[in-house]
Amino acid sequence: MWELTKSFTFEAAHTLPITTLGEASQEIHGHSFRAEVTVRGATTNPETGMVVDFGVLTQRLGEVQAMLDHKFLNKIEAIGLPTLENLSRFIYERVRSIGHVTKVSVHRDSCRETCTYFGPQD
Ligand SMILES: Nc1nc2c(c(=O)[nH]1)N=C([C@H](O)[C@H](O)COP(=O)(O)OP(=O)(O)OP(=O)(O)O)CN2
Ligand SMILES: [Zn+2]
Repeated sequence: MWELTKSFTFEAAHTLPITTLGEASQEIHGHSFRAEVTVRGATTNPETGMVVDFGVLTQRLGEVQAMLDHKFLNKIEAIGLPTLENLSRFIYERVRSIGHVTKVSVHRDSCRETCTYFGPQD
């Protein structure tokens, strides 16, 4: 069994109307985010020796990064309210076809906050 992980970063703005942190979160402001996508495999392709080519991850994660980088997250309807929970699910749904994606983590390092999505409950 193997797990491969690839990450990307993005800078984005948001506003969160409902938080206990007060007015600062309600104003439009920006964060640096770091997302990690993990893919699991029990076998490798005998021709390539790979579970999944990191080139495939690079391509798909680049597409998702372009959707998020330098964007106002509240304007992206598919995210919903731009919490770490909704961001990690948004990314998961856009990378899941790569293979057996076991988790997507989104880190907001300046706040020392991380949220990990493991996919929908069965
Ligand atoms: N369950 C969750 N709770 C909260 C989330 C979340 O995504 N999921 N998010 C927030 C805030 O957005 C988050 O804590 C950041 O706070 P914010 O005021 O935006 O940023 P800071 O000023 O603290 O951070 P700097 O990057 O240092 O400016 C709250 N709860
Ligand atoms: Zn914020």
